Amino acid sequence: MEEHVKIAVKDLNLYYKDFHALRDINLDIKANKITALIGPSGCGKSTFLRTLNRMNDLIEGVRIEGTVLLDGHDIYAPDVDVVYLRKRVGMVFQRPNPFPMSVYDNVAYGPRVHGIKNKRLLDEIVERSLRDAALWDEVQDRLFKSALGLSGGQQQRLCIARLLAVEPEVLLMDEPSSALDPISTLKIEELIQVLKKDYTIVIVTHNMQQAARVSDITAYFLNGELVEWGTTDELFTRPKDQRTEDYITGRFG
Ligand SMILES: Nc1ncnc2c1ncn2[C@@H]1O[C@H](COP(=O)(O)OP(=O)(O)OP(=O)(O)O)[C@@H](O)[C@H]1O
Repeated sequence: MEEHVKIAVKDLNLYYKDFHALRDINLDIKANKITALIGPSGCGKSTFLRTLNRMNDLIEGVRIEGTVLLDGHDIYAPDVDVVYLRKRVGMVFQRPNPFPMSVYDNVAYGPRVHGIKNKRLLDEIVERSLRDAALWDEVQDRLFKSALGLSGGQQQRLCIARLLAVEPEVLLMDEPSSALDPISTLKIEELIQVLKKDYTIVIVTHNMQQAARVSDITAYFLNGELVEWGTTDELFTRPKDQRTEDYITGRFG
């Protein structure tokens, strides 16, 4: 069966003022797969991730050339509704950033912004999202307490629940477990595996073992270039480019 390309990136270049941060990137992000972006610090992984839902628009002096097609439609076209785009392509950050409000209100926030007021429906969405983020059992008796009282790992799963509540199609994760302990990291990794049934996931990780454990496809970035991408298995066992080999064998980076 032909795999559906959810996001097709073609000849993408990005400049921070005069600094050329991404160079001629071409990458297909496949539906219902986990794509890991790896590479040494400063190579452009986060910058690239942010091009996929136009988060770089918020940074002054950024210029982008090339195309990013979501289901075949250019997300940089002038008529694109960026708020709707970011609902379809949601993002989780390095440090969990729950809002200073209750667990319930964190998850209900997005649906409310999108106009849902019915209490029963909101209850349903909150429960479903928390279940899907593997957090319900731990928070069901503290839904109306502050989210800031949760552990770091719980907060990160809450941030994932908050995303799921607006029914995104693509989840962008920028080192989602780098601030977490090993057990919380494992929970996030297990969760990501489950979520790929319903979502397309792109994850930035510093940690090569994590990329090897969780992803189907890995892309290796270096100095703003996409050196190589392919199935995770192939990239880690039979890299095509010497630079990839140097990195994964620890000779560099
Ligand atoms: N807002 C910005 N203005 C100017 N330069 C930036 C900005 N953000 C990132 N850069 C530069 O772009 C390059 C890529 O940065 P980016 O954060 O995307 O890399 P990264 O691979 O995600 O790094 P890390 O793993 O350390 O987070 C770096 O040289 C960085 O200094």
